[in-house]
Amino acid sequence: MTILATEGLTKRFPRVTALDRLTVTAGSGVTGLVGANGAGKSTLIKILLGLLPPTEGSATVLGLNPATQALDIRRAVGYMPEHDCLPPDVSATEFTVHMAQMSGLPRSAARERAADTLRHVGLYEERYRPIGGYSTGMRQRVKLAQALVHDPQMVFLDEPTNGLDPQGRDEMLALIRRIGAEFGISVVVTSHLLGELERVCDHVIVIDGGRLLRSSSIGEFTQATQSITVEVEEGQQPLADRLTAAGQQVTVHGRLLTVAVASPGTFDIVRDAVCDLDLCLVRLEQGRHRIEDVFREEMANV
Ligand SMILES: Nc1ncnc2c1ncn2[C@@H]1O[C@H](COP(=O)(O)OP(=O)(O)OP(=O)(O)O)[C@@H](O)[C@H]1O
Repeated sequence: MTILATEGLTKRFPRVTALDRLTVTAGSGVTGLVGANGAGKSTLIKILLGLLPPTEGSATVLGLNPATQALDIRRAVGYMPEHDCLPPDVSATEFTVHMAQMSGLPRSAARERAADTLRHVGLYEERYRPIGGYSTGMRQRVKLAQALVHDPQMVFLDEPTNGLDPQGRDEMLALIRRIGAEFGISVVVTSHLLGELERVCDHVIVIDGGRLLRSSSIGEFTQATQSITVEVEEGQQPLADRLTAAGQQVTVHGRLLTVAVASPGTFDIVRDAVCDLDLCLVRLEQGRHRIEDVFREEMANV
């Protein structure tokens, strides 16, 4: 199911073209929107929510037109903005209940939904304290809760891991995965950190300078390469020499050897060489592209 589609979408500000004839589609699941700062990610989300008009082109979100059906879109979609926009002097509970009521829920249902949602995002006793005293991680959770409280079909999460420490990032990424997998809510999540998206997304859209660089499933990004990575505790050079003598193409990088897969027999040749030399094998795995490497290669070709 297509959850969003754009066709020649362009947004020109007086000094900069934030989106440049962007044509892209995304389906259900978790979609990562990647690009450096200023690539146009937030502008795209704002246009899709009907908060900004495009200069040219068109878009749909859940089959709705942001230019004419923005209210319907906002009813069906949750939005976690990038920048902090929380009132400091109310509690997470009060704020989330208020946001649920703004989305049309009656007060009692809003209270119930807010309690459930705050629990899902991992805010417990703290939810009764004023937001002003919260850590960055807690504030991000409140922003996420208000995006989910009206039970949307999809959510836009703009840089949800911004400002978080490594543990906070891991927890936020796990939450995003759960939103997509357990709650069945489609997610569009932006980040300038590719490694993060690799862990949670089904599909990745890469934009740069407002233009589409690539849109593909995570599997296509990280598909297996034709190489094997071999890690041995010591004896890398003798192993490399033995494999080279056996006609394999080998490169040594410190403790690791990369062996090009010339035929299905390459794995057996590596295994036998390690055994013959009586080496301690730590790892033998098929190489995979890392999304960051793909991105770097594509940037170099632009
Ligand atoms: N209201 C505005 N007026 C003028 N220029 C703008 C406006 N909003 C965004 N821009 C410019 O458009 C470009 C894209 O900005 P956008 O915020 O969409 O990027 P981004 O990919 O979300 O990056 P970031 O993560 O830094 O916000 C930038 O050059 C930005 O300065």
